Amino acid sequence: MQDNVTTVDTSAGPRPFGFDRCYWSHDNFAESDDGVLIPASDSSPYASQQHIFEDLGATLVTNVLAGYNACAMAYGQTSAGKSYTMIGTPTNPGLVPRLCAALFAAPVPNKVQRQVTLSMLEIYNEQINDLLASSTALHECRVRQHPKQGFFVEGLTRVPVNDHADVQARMQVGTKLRTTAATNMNKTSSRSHMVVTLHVKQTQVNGKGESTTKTSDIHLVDLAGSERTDLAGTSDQRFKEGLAINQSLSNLGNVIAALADQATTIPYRNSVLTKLLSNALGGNSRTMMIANISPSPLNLEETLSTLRFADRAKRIKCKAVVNESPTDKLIRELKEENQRLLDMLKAAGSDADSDALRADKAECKGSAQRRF
Ligand SMILES: Nc1ncnc2c1ncn2[C@@H]1O[C@H](COP(=O)(O)OP(=O)(O)OP(=O)(O)O)[C@@H](O)[C@H]1O
Repeated sequence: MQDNVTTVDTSAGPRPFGFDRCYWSHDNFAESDDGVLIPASDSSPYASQQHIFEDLGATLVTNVLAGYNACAMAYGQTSAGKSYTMIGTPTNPGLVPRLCAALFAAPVPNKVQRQVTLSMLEIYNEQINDLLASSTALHECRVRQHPKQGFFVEGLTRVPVNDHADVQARMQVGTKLRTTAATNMNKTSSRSHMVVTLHVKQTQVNGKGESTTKTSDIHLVDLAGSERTDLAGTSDQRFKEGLAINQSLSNLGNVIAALADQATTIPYRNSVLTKLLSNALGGNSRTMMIANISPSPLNLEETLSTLRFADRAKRIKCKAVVNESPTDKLIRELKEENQRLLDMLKAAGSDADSDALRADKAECKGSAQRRF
């Protein structure tokens, strides 16, 4: 990895891939007394969790507070570091906990009310499980389509959260449920996709009691391992599971390719994952994709496939807009226009005043001079 280029040695020679950012976290790190992984020296290229957050996560928080939808997703083969990047460990927390901490630490402007709710789901075998509906059992939900708002999960639990500790406690319950369910079914949690969503609603009230509202969703997605599952000789359950992961990830690839090529039809409908991420991928969202790769030559094929996937994804251009209700937007624009006109009038008035003053003064001076 050199600056923003990742080069892979293949049998056909070095193959470079250029991205917005590239981070090295394989070696050259040291462990501080409290267990935090940090660069081993000033010249070390090691990207710590703090570094990744400052570079990538902080912008997401700014976007969300400005009223934009945002999404961060991690893609790559099992053990390449997706969960470490997104969730991390208690001593080295990843993007999600740092982002939550920054969101709640952000000052709330005067006369603004900010409400945050959390939802958490997993997609396993094309089925959606609500991870917050109960602490003991998975609750199955379905995707529906709203004529204006697009795809949504019907009946998905949204819990109000007041601070970072609230989010952590809820997510711990959800993660435990996901892991227990996975163990009971003899799978690992990396065989399902997990989507954590923070819904942020900000209401501003002016002196006359009128309010305007901005809403934004931030989706944080930890995808199932992207390696091709060898389906030969597997049990029924494994076969179905592998097929579902392959299907949803390859459909994610198809959606990304279609968006990158600006195709007229985008195959969102072909899997639950792409339905849920349709807005984040091709619609109104500022989206970031992290491709996690392994430096081992044993993983060469998977690494190349992940980099090719990311290479297609980087060509997508989303058009994000601030989410305000149309009436609120109109009222705000009219008020801004009104203020602009008032300012113009005031400026013109004071110019006219000072012109008149100058003329008065000149006349006084003239008459004074005449008197002497
Ligand atoms: N940047 C890093 N620095 C130090 N350790 C890391 C880093 N990235 C990953 N690891 C470690 O590598 C191992 C595998 O990472 P992780 O579980 O995040 O992979 P994954 O891609 O999420 O796998 P899966 O798809 O199976 O969930 C973990 O033990 C993790 O702590």
